[in-house]
Amino acid sequence: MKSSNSTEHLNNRLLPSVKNQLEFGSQFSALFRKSYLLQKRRKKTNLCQICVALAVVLIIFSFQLLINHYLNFNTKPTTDPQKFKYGFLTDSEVPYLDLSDGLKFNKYLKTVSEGYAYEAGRYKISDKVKEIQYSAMYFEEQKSKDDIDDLLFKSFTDKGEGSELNGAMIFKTIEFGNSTNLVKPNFEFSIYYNQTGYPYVPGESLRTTRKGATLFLPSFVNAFFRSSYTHMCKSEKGANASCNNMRIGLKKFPEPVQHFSFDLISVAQPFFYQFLFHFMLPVFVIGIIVEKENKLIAIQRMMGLNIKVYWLVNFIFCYTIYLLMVTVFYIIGYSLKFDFFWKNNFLTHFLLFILWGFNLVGMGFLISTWFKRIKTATIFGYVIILLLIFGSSMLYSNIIGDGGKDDSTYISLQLIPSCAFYHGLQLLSDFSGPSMPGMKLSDVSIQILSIGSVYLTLFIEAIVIFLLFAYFYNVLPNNFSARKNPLFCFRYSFWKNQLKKNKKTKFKDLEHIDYNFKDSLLNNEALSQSSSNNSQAEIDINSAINSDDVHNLLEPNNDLFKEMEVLPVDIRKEILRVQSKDDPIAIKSLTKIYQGKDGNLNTTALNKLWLGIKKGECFGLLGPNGAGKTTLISILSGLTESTDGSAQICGFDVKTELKKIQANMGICAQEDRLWDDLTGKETLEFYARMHGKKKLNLKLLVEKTLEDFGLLDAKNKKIKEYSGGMKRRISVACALIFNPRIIFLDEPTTGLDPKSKRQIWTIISNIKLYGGGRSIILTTHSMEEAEALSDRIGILSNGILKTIGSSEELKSRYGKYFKFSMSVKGGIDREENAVNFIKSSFPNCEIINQISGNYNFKIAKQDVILSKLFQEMHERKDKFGITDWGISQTSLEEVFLHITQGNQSQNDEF
Ligand SMILES: Nc1ncnc2c1ncn2[C@@H]1O[C@H](COP(=O)(O)OP(=O)(O)OP(=O)(O)O)[C@@H](O)[C@H]1O
Repeated sequence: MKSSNSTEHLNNRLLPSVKNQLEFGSQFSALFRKSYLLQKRRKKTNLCQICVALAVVLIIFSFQLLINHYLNFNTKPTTDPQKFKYGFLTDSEVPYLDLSDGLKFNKYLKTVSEGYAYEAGRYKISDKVKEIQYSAMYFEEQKSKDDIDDLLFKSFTDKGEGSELNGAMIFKTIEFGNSTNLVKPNFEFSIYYNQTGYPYVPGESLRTTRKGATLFLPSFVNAFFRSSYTHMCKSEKGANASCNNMRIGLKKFPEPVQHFSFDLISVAQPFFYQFLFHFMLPVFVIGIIVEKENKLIAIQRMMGLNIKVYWLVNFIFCYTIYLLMVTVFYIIGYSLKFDFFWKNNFLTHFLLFILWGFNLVGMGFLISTWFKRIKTATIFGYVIILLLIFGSSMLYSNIIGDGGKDDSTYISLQLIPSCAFYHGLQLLSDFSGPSMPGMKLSDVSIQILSIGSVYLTLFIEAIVIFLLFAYFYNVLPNNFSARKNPLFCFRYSFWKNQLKKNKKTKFKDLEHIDYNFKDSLLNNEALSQSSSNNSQAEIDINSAINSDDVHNLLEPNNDLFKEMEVLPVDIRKEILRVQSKDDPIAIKSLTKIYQGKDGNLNTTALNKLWLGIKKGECFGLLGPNGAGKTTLISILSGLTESTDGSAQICGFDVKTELKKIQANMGICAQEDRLWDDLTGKETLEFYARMHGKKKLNLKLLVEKTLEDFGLLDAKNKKIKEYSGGMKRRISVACALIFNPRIIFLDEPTTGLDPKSKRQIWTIISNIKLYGGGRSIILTTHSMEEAEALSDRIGILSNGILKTIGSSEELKSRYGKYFKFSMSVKGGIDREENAVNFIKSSFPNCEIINQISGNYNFKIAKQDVILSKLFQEMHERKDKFGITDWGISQTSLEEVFLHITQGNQSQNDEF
């Protein structure tokens, strides 16, 4: 038990001095902080998500490096290339060449005797290889080997992008005679070829040029071989010379650093980026499903959370994580100097990623409406992203990439957001490819297949996705709100209500509505007044109810009149009471039938239940497992929809007007619904903040509550580190911290040790005493608890209210007998004598049970004069060997067992 000092604190806390407000700002702030804390605690997961961006970009980059390495491209300038082929050619090795034009080697002939001569003429080898006309190089003067290398090296542009030359020839006569004394000539050709593959060919695109260059090289070399050979062997002066001595060498051009010739980055980046920007989808889906499966959304909803604020905060967090990943992606992309980032205008790609983010988060929300379980959602999430990634890129390459398709094919493909996104990536990638200038803002247009059309498509699709999400959220079953008819949005009434809501239900208005209840139930000043009025009304109704015929209060032709005939008197009275009074909680003929699935029969969880919970009353709802207690609380808190009947809380229908009172409802569900990664203090702060408590007020309130529930020492421990009992206590504390007017406690003390149990009892008792008329529904399996806390008790069985009344009433109503117990020692004879003695004293008594000398009797109350019994037992117990004896009232447990065993009827009392 608590000290009087702390009880005083508690009492102060429980006085409803602050009105509960469910304003947009409070809810937003509470949810935002909670989500922020949870995200902060999920450092590892978040880091992994963000690192994926890093990994993907680095993977492409590494692949590019590998490719470069294996293709053996230069990384250093080659200023003095080595010959890699050198040797003598025989006639048979020199291919045939029909040189109708002939080759003009006259120039070299002038100087051959002097040693070296170089020539690379403007040859026209054949029509097929016209490029040579532009690309051969001619050296007029004698040059040293180094000079030639230098000259060729300089023929490359400053950027090293390529030389206009395709080749050069160095011609050397090693030995040569004069006209009178013919000496066998020896010739040496060194042919330089340009393998960088970037000859400038006007009018041709770069790719074609590259391909052309690859094809071109052998022709060029071949042409040089043959022309040189033909000339030397058939020239005037060398007519008799043997050509066996001619040597031909091949050399690469001296060249600057080689640039990538296979640009994997520009080819593969759309696919990799597509992968990266889909990767977060399952993460978003799982995040929502975790809250859904653990019924965390449900408990927040029950305590007044505006679901629109919930989705808004969720959106902000999902989108922020997405933006973080985009930022990392940009940093790496810019640092590694990817053309995609450097060449394209920043806005052109940034806009694409921004719009895609909306689609991605929207898809996450949409998919989350289809699942209830984390496992299925995870599997489906990954399957769907694989389909979207591979499907969109394949469709793109086969349909858009091929070109030539009509507009309708293109438009239908864009109906898949991933295809539109992929198309955008591909356009930006093409614009930033080698030799391309990058996309400028002036390139953005709305024409079909242009980047502008991609932006527009993604924008429209984001809106459609969010609308679809809203639709599925409303019509698919979930565990936190009642589902709507699939055609709800096509009904006039729906739009009419929406318009009304938009006009009226601003968050501030709720406060106004709450405090203008029919009978000012939540208004403390009016409470005492209303209470005295009610007392008078109660006397009136009670006298009517206590009259001989309770049916007098109903019309005989009323349906209820007929139904009531078979009901026990206490239930009939309760029905009449509910009908005639405005209880804060009024349940009228409430029925809930769960549809049987997989061949199972339907379950009637509640069957025409009538019940009223009075102001300031703690109502104990008892019943065996499956009696319908939780179902009742679920209906009252708006989690489940009833099949028939109605229920009002403070005059508002729970089916249609629950939002108006949720700010004043505190619920402790049967299972603990808590965030494992929040601390106890943060959990309480969340609920208090959601209900408008701020700053110092909030701090003090939380501290006090933690103290009241014995959790002060564990306030900074995470919930996952709490014991079962601690979790239960914090669950109850969450339901009470914001001083709700209506409180539902579903088995609040299950699993608690006796001390903690008593602590919670004290708190509930204090709410009753000082809570200013708060009404509590308490379900429990503990008779002791029900007796200790409940003003009235109702026993439910198979969805039917079997009996109702105070614990004393129930015991006296169903307990017309005393239970007499005795223990006898000394053998069978003595036991027989003792039993005969009791039977002679109470001729109508019955033995309930007997076990090895211990006997229990049932004795009608009117047969017992307690003083006489005590005196007789005192005098004669020793004579009959009675070592111990006692007499007791019927317990509530016995009443409960009796009623729920199904043998209860109006006159069947024990
Ligand atoms: N979602 C559901 N779908 C189908 N049947 C359900 C569902 N929830 C409850 N029921 C059924 O409704 C009946 C009442 O269940 P409920 O959970 O309300 O009982 P309870 O009195 O709270 O039981 P306990 O004391 O064990 O918590 C049971 O037969 C149960 O099987």
